[in-house]
Amino acid sequence: MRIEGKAFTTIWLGDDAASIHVIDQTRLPHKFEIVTISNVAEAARAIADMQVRGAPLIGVTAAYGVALAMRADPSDGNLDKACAILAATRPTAVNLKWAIESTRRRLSGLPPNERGPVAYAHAAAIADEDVALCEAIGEHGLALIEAAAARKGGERVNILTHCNAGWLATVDWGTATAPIYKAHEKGVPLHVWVDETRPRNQGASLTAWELNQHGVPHTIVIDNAGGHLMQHGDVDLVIVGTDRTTASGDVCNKIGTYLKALAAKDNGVPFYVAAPSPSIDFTMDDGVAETPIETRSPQEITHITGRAADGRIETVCLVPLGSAAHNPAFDVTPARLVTGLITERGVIAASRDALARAFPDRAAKPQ
Ligand SMILES: CSC[C@H]1O[C@H](OP(=O)(O)O)[C@H](O)[C@@H]1O
Repeated sequence: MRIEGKAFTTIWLGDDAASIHVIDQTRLPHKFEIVTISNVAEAARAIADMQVRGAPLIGVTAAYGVALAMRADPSDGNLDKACAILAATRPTAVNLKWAIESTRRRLSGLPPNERGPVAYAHAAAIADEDVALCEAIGEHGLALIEAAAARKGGERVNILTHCNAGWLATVDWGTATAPIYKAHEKGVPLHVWVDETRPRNQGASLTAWELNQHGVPHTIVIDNAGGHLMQHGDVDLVIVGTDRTTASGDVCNKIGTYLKALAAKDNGVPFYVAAPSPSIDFTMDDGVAETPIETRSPQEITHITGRAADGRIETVCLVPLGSAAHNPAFDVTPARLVTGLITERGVIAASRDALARAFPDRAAKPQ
């Protein structure tokens, strides 16, 4: 995507063709800072601290993290160690596990001295595939937005999204935002309700920043406003991302997504999930019972970081000292609440049969 006219993806190789550069998403929207990652420990820290975040992007970052490790020491022991370090960073997005295991399978049969260059090429291939998958999701989702516009006779389409499933969460385009960017570029009149997405405010800080960069009309709302907006006909469709969609169509996404899906169902608002196939876990069935839900630090709830009037970035405490806080980072929306999955192979029902038909190659041999 473009930032002030300059083309950007969220991850790229350093001039030394070894280190990697990423955008530090913990500094947005107030500072645009680039971080250089030079070893697997730094890659793991960037994922754990959410300098890079979003299911597809943490997968790509982990793949490059393995490449950095192989450049330093391509032994079997270091390959196992690097994969373990990266896999331990965040448990929920299946893209992370998929990218690490895909990279391990690609490297383990090679002589150690060949692993470095192959690891970088494999990480780049995962990154390139992500761009293509997200753009395809954009095309398939565009048709949904155009159909909504046709129903509204040219009035603007109001789309609600939760968290950031934008180009910042992927290598480019985003998943939930790809249809929005495609429709905006095509001149389809639209407006986006941006859930702030407490506690880390990925919506208010990241999605709003992205949409501002691209001139997409949008309004930030508190997470609890979505049901009210839907009750009053102010939402034409919901498009969110996913961190792990199960073989039966259950969708794990940022905490609060489930509540949006319930409100959408109650108000007859179409609820779509942008789901690139690396985020589909064909080894899992019951998302509510089986998905590992990351619990993050209570400090993400009790404290907030922002820009003071004098421009300083500061963190302040929001709650009484001594109060406990519980911070589950994701929830699971049962398939019955999902209108459709926008995949790179088309818009399909959130069901086992539809997923198996769309991805026979994956459903046949769950990895
Ligand atoms: C394109 S998938 C993005 C997905 O990942 C986000 O989680 P986090 O910000 O914690 O990495 C959120 O669930 C998004 O929908």
